[in-house]
Amino acid sequence: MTEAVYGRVIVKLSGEALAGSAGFGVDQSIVEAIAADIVAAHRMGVELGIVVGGGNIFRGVEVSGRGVSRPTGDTMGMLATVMNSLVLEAAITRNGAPASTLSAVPLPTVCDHFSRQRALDLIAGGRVVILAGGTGNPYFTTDTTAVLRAAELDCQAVLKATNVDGVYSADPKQDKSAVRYDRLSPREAMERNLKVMDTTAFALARENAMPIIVFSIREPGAIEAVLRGKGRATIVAE
Ligand SMILES: Nc1ncnc2c1ncn2[C@@H]1O[C@H](COP(=O)(O)OP(=O)(O)OP(=O)(O)O)[C@@H](O)[C@H]1O
Ligand SMILES: O=c1ccn([C@@H]2O[C@H](COP(=O)(O)O)[C@@H](O)[C@H]2O)c(=O)[nH]1
Repeated sequence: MTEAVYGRVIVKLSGEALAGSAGFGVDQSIVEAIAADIVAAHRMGVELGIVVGGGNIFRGVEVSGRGVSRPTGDTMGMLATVMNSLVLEAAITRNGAPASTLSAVPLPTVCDHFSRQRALDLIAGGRVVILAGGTGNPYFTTDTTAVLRAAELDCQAVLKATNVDGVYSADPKQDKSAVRYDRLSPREAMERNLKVMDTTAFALARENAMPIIVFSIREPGAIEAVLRGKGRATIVAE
């Protein structure tokens, strides 16, 4: 059996991907499939932190046009990531791996507050740690959160599990002639203004030499395949 390429990673899950064809909320069959994939990765002995987006519920920039300020809209977005995290925690536990949620937004009656040491202790205890509430600050995204947590928790890569099978020369959902990259640097991604992740996330990855692997979560077993160095993906690294 092939060994895992990485010993400790952050898996960044797209919130939008959890919604399935409904486009909003959570499709439970998709959550179960993703949880099974995460548990399979955990059984390989890989240490896992999970960051999930909130795009299936709220994105701050979208709701802020509808009568709330941008910081309030972003708070709604961060709370959306907490809801997705709790759904995932339950599904991962049900599928057989111990999981705990830490939130960067203090919610003491819901889950523990994020601290680096608490997260490291939980990982050392063999738990999958779900890092909810983004960075805890408005004007950021969960892609940036994923790279930030990967750097501070001594991870070797960010696995960006999304609804496209890699990074393209343009958004493949908008431009059918877009060309897919097997590999590119974060500098190239920024210079070409590729919107698969935000510039802050790419800049942080570049400064910290943190590889980002972009792949589709729609394929069953996709996380395990990437961890074995297989599967269809784009590697963003210098
Ligand atoms: N150059 C590009 N290459 C690949 N995908 C691109 C590109 N430009 C834009 N995209 C789009 O980026 C999106 C990434 O989506 P994803 O859902 O992972 O975003 P997110 O903001 O991290 O998560 P959430 O859905 O929770 O908001 C894809 O849906 C894809 O259509
Ligand atoms: O650090 C953060 C992370 C996220 N937000 C807000 O949450 C939503 C959902 O996150 P996505 O990465 O877009 O899925 C985001 O649009 C922001 O509004 C935040 O404010 N700070």
